[in-house]
Amino acid sequence: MTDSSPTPTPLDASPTPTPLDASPTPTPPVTLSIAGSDSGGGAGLQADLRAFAAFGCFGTTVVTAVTAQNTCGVSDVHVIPTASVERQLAAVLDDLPVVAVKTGMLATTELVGLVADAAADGRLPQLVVDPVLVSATGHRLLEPAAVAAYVERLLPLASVVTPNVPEAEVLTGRRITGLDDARAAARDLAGTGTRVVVVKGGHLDGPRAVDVVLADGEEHLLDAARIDTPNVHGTGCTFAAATAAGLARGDAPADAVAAAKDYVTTCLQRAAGWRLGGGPGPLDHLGITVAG
Ligand SMILES: Nc1ncnc2c1ncn2[C@@H]1O[C@H](COP(=O)(O)OP(=O)(O)O)[C@@H](O)[C@H]1O
Ligand SMILES: Cc1ncc(COP(=O)(O)OP(=O)(O)O)c(N)n1
Repeated sequence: MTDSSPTPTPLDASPTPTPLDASPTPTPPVTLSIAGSDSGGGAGLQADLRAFAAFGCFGTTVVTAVTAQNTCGVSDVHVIPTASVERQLAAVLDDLPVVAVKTGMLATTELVGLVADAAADGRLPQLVVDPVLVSATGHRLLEPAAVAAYVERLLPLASVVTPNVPEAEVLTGRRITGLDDARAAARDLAGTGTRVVVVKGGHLDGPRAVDVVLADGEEHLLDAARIDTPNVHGTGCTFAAATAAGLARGDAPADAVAAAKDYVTTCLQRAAGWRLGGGPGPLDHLGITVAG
């Protein structure tokens, strides 16, 4: 008599998990994000900390604003009092050896001025400025009067500035519909004194996502296939934080922005099939380690 019952499936056929590695590691470089909190976790400080970690950096934070936000929109913004932001900054900088800084949502003219003062005093090394003006869902994240403070006070002190197309339009007063306009805007912004300008092309049309980089007068492009995905919430924060992390671990600026582009492209690809929230979902930053 033969046994016709099916071979029983083992309950868990996955490979034996790797044991956690507890061997000591070298002290990591310290990065700082001066930015807003996104309660939905996709952008702002939450994205920045994950990007810092992927590059092996120890992330610290100065919270400028608390947003009530999810993938569908922003329903409230609470700007942190300037004195508290100032004390957070002092608490971090007085104790920890910060080697690169990223700014995101700064919300008000007063906070842009506070950050510019700290930069002018030489307290914010390798400063990457992501001039966050409006969320992808259309909510203003910077008061209109603060745009002039960015141009006049903060951009001249930045190592890298990373506007998207709508931000570059506001900062330069130029209409940007294609790469030539983006190139011209990058030249305008370099005129403020920023060493490296990246005009990101996520908002332009076409099968490629192309960013224009102007680094110490030399222009080049960061070019990747455009990923067909609704999940693009936090791409700008991720790109700028990854750039700061690259600088922190010793990359030259041109290498830092190239590594940031590869990283954000990978995060977008991995999350392309995610279904998180009813609006543009977040990227997949999870479990990625970017080799140095
Ligand atoms: N659908 C996409 N596919 C591939 N890359 C993208 C896509 N959308 C944005 N990017 C890239 O993500 C980075 C952030 O760009 P962008 O979306 O323009 O910034 P922001 O989030 O500030 O609006 C850039 O490198 C851009 O080229
Ligand atoms: C708190 C907070 N900071 C920044 C943003 C904007 O994020 P960003 O990655 O520039 O772009 P979108 O995801 O809005 O396209 C935010 N939404 N919240």
